[in-house]
Amino acid sequence: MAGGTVSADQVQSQTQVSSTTIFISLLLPALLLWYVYWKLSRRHLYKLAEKLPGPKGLPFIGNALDLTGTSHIVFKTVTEKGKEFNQVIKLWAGPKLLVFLVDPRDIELVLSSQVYLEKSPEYRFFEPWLGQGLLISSGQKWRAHRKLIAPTFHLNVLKSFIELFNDNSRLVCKKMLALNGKTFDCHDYMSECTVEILLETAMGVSRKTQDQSGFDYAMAVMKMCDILHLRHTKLWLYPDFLFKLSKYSKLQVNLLDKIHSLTKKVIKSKKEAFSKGTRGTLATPEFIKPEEKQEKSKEEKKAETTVVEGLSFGQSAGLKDDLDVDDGMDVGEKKRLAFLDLLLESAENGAVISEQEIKEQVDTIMFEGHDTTAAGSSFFLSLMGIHQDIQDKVIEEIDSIFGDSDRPCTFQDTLEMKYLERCMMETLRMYPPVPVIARHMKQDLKLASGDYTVPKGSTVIVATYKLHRLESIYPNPDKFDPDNFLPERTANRHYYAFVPFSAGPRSCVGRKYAMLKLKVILSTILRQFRVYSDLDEKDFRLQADIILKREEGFQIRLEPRKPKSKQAAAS
Ligand code: HEM
Repeated sequence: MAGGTVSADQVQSQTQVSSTTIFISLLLPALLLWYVYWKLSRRHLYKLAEKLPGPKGLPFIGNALDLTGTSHIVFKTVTEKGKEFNQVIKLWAGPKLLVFLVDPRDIELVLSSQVYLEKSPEYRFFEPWLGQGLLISSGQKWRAHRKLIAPTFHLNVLKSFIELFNDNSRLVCKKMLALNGKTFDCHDYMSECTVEILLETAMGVSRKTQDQSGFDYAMAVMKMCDILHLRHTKLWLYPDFLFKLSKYSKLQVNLLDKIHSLTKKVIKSKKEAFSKGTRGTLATPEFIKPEEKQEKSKEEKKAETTVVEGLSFGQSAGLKDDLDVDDGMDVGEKKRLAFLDLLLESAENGAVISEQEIKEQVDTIMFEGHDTTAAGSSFFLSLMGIHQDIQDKVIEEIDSIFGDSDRPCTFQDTLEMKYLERCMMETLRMYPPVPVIARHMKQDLKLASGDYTVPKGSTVIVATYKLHRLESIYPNPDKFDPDNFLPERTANRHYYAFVPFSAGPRSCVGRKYAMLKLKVILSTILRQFRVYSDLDEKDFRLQADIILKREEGFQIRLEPRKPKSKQAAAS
């Protein structure tokens, strides 16, 4: 077309320019309006947050820069910054308000409450993995499933697992013996062992029907935790659409494939056994070995009355929860089933739980049940290697229980392992495998420790690691001192000053399972070996990838040993 006439392309591009201009001129005010509304709707949050102590942050990103660097650096920065503050610390992770609590009186308000039961939004990153399993679900669903699952970890069920705990402990000792005194990372061994134990006990899948996927599973879980931790600490990985563009998204898909394939296999195998009529006889009290049914001994009765020692199972003195229901009940009164048996049986009876929900709960128990105990036992072995004098005392106690016999450990034996239990509690105090617990605040919370109110809409973080190292509660808090758990010392301590398993309605359902299993594994290892460590506690490079671990790995050395009586006989 010639002269002053306008081409169709020009008309089209002018139309496009003007529609883009209109769009932008509408979008900008809309965004501005939304921002003003958003700020106004958060006035209450800002007003209360203003009064909370915490390190200064930058505009918009707040304290997000403190969450950069490797896992170890993030852990170090946050714990160092925390030292400048006392009972409550505020951090801004971009627009998110995080309030760390360290005073047991405040922690009690959160953990014992029926109001603050909802997990913080950060737990949603677990969803592709654990779905709406017990760890992250809330409301009616959580309540119903908790009620169903908690009794499957009842003491009577646990007693029937002792033989399997023994078998697996002996197996891991055999593998460790083959290392011939070489330095190795005991976490790898503890992870594999705890996965195998879970499969055989809570899941009731016989070793004969398994393949060697336990180790691969544990390693995949470890890498998944790295990814989740990255999402918790790196703001740019928060939104799903940005995460999906990152290299971690593809890695996550591959890892979940491995993880879920094991849990699917477990359910399939258990269902096949069910259809052939093999049901959960394992956990019924009738099958508890005759020696466990004996009249309670004097020692056992004594252990039941001293709450912290013997039967405390990692709980503070005086704290009771749904896991303590009926503990005094005599064996044989009530039929109880192990975890997966009960879930499948409930589903068959058309009640409370769907197939998908069973899968989510299996994934949850497999994760919560192995990684925590693997970390706890690895810290314990490292500490034994470092504190030889304390190891001497543990060994003395074990030798006094077992003499030079190589018989398996019984439930009664575990009640007598009082010093070992104190060492385990002290390990969980100094190195709690779950170093923080987060809750979403649906209502304001007036704190007990001072004139502060945690606002609705914020995330409260129970800072277990810091709580357990408060000098006002534990004199010389950085010293490994099992006597911190002598009954006379715990008697006057606040119940919520020791919460490695959390406490209250959402406490750990596996607490008793974990303590019993750890006593059997650790005593079996220490009956056969002496532990050495070339590193000291000051060399620990802690990192909190969901579960507290050592960046450098848990390097120890084991040397075979004989009970003292056998040594004396030989000399
Ligand atoms: C030393 C070992 C363990 C430690 C230190 C530990 C610690 C914890 C903590 C602190 C919580 C609360 C987490 C939160 O609120 O975010 C928790 C919850 C949970 N734990 Fe454990 N745990 C251990 C072992 C186990 C075992 C062996 C199992 C199962 C076999 C288990 C199953 C669970 C489940 C299902 C929950 C969620 C409970 C709920 O929300 O109702 N844990 N654990």
